[in-house]
Amino acid sequence: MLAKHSFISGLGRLTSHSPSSSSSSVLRRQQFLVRTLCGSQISRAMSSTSEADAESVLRTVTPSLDPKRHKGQAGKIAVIGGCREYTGAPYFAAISALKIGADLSHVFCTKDAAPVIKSYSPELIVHPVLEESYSISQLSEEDQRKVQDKVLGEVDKWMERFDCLVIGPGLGRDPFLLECVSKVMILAKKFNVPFVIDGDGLFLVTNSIDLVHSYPLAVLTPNVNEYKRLVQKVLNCEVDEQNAEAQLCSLAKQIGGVTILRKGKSDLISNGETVKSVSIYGSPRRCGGQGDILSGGVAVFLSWAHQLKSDPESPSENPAILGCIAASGLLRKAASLAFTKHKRSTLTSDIIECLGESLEDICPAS
Ligand SMILES: NC(=O)C1=CN([C@@H]2O[C@H](COP(=O)(O)OP(=O)(O)OC[C@H]3O[C@@H](n4cnc5c(N)ncnc54)[C@H](OP(=O)(O)O)[C@@H]3O)[C@@H](O)[C@H]2O)[C@@H](O)CC1
Ligand SMILES: Nc1ncnc2c1ncn2[C@@H]1O[C@H](COP(=O)(O)OP(=O)(O)OP(=O)(O)O)[C@@H](O)[C@H]1O
Ligand SMILES: [Mg+2]
Repeated sequence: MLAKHSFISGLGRLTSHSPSSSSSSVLRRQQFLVRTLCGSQISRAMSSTSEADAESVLRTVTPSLDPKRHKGQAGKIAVIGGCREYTGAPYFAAISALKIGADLSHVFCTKDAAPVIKSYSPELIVHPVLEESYSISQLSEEDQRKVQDKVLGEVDKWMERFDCLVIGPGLGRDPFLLECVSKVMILAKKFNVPFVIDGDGLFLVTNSIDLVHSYPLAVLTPNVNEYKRLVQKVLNCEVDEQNAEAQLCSLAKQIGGVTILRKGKSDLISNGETVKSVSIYGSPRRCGGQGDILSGGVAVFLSWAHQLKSDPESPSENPAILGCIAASGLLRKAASLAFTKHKRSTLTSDIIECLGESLEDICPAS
């Protein structure tokens, strides 16, 4: 409390002694810090922000290929996403999870999207269960509720088996579908299943923050637009690039300690306690779909990091933070490798093809 008091009164002195001509943006920043952060958070955020050693984290969390392990033990992931417009995003997330090393990857999508996603890959287990408004608009309210219950029932019977969900890639913004997905999130919380919220899942959550508030197993992976919307909604202010780490820390804290991976030139990760950055590798190509690879990767590495917790020599760092660091480091390395091969024509599929080689380079399979 003393530290908080002296920090804030220090800021007060600083602002009152500032010449009136001093930059108003500096003043606004200082006021923002005083308003939105408690002192201990500020000092922790400032002192603990550091570049993570992503390669070392990757080596720590990636399990060895033990012949005694059976199918499923290296991870069962489910992606909730895929609608009429978007079939690429859920595919990218789900196939990336497999390419990184998960054993099983499911996709829960709409009926229209399912045959398309299945045709991309026989490796994925695709459930055509989600419904959009256009397919139920003729039904009575009661029948619409029955449809919703059926959708939930379909997901419910699988839920306990999943190590992590990825909610949102290519989900779309149909209101009926999003209502069903919000119930899926409530179900996941009931079973303590971790989830990664990305894409349109962030659209849903930003408008109903209670869905994730104080759920320690939630990871949000916003891009630049998604982050802006979250900051505006939750902190009631604009994104402050000058105090990016402190603001991210404050945002995570405000949402009850969820983990946030803010994507960008450097990826920034915080759970409201600590802030880490990942800046290694990367590519100048900004083709769509790289965030989807990342969300699938976070799900896998987070699951592996959770498994490590039973090991007495496991790292003390939070599994969600470790998962984010590992996924970010690997995606950025794969993107860099794909770029050396394909230059301007680098596509997300090329990056996915480089995931295995990139991971192998950091932690060889044998
Ligand atoms: N190959 C694929 O299948 C890929 C599919 N992808 C999937 O696309 C979805 C959207 O993700 P994204 O990254 O385009 O979202 P983002 O940067 O917030 O938006 C950019 C601008 O577009 C607008 N906007 C978006 N959706 C809108 C909507 N339904 N209706 C109206 N406006 C909408 C948005 O407007 P705003 O929300 O700011 O009002 C902003 O101005 C998501 O499911 C993602 O997973 C990607 O993963 C890439 C590969
Ligand atoms: N300006 C940048 N410079 C270098 N790397 C970046 C930059 N912006 C994003 N990245 C990398 O690309 C990854 C995906 O971020 P991006 O902002 O493209 O996500 P997204 O918009 O959600 O992608 P998607 O098209 O899949 O929805 C990030 O994790 C980061 O590592
Ligand atoms: Mg995205």
